[in-house]
Amino acid sequence: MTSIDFYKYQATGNDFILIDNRDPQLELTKEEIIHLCDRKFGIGSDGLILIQNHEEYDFEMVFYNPDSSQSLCGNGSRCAVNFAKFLGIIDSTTHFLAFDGVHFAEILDNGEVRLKMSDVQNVRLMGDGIFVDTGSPHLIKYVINIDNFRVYEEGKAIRNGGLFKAAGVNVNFVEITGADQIFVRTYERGVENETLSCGTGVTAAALASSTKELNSPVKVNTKGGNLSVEFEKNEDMSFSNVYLLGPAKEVFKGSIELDK
Ligand SMILES: N[C@@H](CCC[C@H](N)C(=O)O)C(=O)O
Repeated sequence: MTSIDFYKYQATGNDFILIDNRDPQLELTKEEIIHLCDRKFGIGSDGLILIQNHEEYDFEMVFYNPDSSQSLCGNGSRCAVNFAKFLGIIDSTTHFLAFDGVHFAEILDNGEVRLKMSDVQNVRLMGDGIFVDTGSPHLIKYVINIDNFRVYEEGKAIRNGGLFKAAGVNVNFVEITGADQIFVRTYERGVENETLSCGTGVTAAALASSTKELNSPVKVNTKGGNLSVEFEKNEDMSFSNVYLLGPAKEVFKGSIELDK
């Protein structure tokens, strides 16, 4: 048996298991990742994050969805930054490696994390939706009366539909609620359910909304709390200096036994 120490964090209700995997370095199997993220038989979370040493950057963040697939996680990255500060790896700014490349982030005086996202090449019309890749693939659909929208049913059907069947997609339902303000609800691939917030999804929704005359910074409300997205829109419809800003907090810590 191996005992694993972990920390549980949440960022606007998107919750993650964080493990300091610098020394000794654990190798987790696919089955172990699925077990740890299981809300009935394990710890339970929307994902698992390993913080590892890296030769060139402050640390490497290795993210897994609850089904053990990998991608970029915006909310998880913000948790990882606060966890790296807690571990004494960084002070208030950092460059770290994640699934889609190197990210800069800063921790503000109020503890919120401002994460620089990768530049986004374009937003693409796809049927009655807009496709945006913010390190993870996202489809944006505009709806009205979002509170009563059937996110699980509609999101699941699109995620498993013809176009996206192979690689999957995260499906974000968006309502414009004010000047430069949106409400976003996301069906996440890899979780295969609606989560309370999705950082790369919120970012994709804000960029897509610039085609509907919303300007930076876009205020984003989710079921799990509030975020803000800053960006520069270029003439060719690419985006640079994209930042995701919001809270990321430790919830509890513990240890769990694995048969290894
Ligand atoms: N919750 C995340 C997104 C995690 C990755 C996503 N489920 C995928 O596989 O594309 C976020 O905050 O960005």
